[in-house]
Amino acid sequence: MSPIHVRGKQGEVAERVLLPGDPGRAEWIAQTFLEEPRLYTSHRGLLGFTGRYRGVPVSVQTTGMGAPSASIVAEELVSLGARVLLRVGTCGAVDEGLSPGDLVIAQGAVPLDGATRQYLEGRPYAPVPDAELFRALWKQAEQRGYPHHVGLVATEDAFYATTPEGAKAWAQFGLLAFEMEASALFLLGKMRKVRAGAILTVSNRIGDPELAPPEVLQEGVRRMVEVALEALLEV
Ligand SMILES: O=P(O)(O)O[C@H]1O[C@H](CO)[C@@H](O)[C@H]1O
Ligand SMILES: O=c1cc[nH]c(=O)[nH]1
Repeated sequence: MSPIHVRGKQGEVAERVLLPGDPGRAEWIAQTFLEEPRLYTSHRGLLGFTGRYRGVPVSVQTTGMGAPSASIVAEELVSLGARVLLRVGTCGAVDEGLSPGDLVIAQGAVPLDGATRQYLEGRPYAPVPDAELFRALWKQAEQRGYPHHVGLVATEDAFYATTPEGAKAWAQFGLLAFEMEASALFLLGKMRKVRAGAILTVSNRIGDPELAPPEVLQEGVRRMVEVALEALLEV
C-alpha cells in the first residue's frame, strides 16, 4: 500500500533522498545526475524519482513549498524506508556577505513556521541537521572551492511577509538567509531517527522583486546538487 501523498511502494524509494521544493528541479536532477532514473510518484505534482549515483541508489523527491507540505513528504518517505533526507533548496539572502548563486549550508534553522510549532506543542527547540551529514556537506563544498557560507537560516511560512527591514533585524542575530522547509525536516530527522540536512543556493535578496539571473542560479543549483550527492555517499 502507498502512503496518501507520496504514492511510492515499499522498495521504490532509496535510503538516501534529495529533497528540492520544485518539481522541475527534481526532474532536472534525476535526468542530469542519476543513472536509470524511474518515476515512482507524480501525485499532486510531487514528482519522485529513484536512480543511481555512482552506483548507489538515490531518490529525488519534490517537497512542494513550505513546511506543511515538506513534513508530509518527509513522514511518508520515512515510512517507505528513507533514512537520509537532504534538502536541496533555494533561499533569500539576509546577510550582506551572500551573493546570488552562493551556497548556504544550514547549521540550524530558526523555526518560524507553523508545522514545526505544531509538532513541538509550544516547546522551545533549536532544529539542527544531522552532524555527519552537515560535516560532509561542508567538506565537499570546501574541497571544490565553491563559494559557500555555513550558519543559521530561518524557516518561514509567508514568503511575501518578510521585508528587507525585517531581514535586517534578523541579521543582527547572525541569520544568513530565509527559506521555507528546513526546520521541520531537521525536527523530523530527530523525531523519526533519520539523518536530515539542508544545502541551499542563494536565489535572491529578501525583498528583491526578481530572482538572480537564470545562468547564475542554474550554476549555483548545479554546484549544490553536486555537493549534496557527494555528501550523501559519505553517510
Ligand atoms: O527552491 P525551493 O527548494 O522550493 O525553496 C525555496 O523556494 C520556495 C519559495 O520560492 C520555498 O519552497 C523556499 O524554501
Ligand atoms: O523563503 C524564501 C525563500 C527564497 N527566497 C526568499 O526570499 N524567501
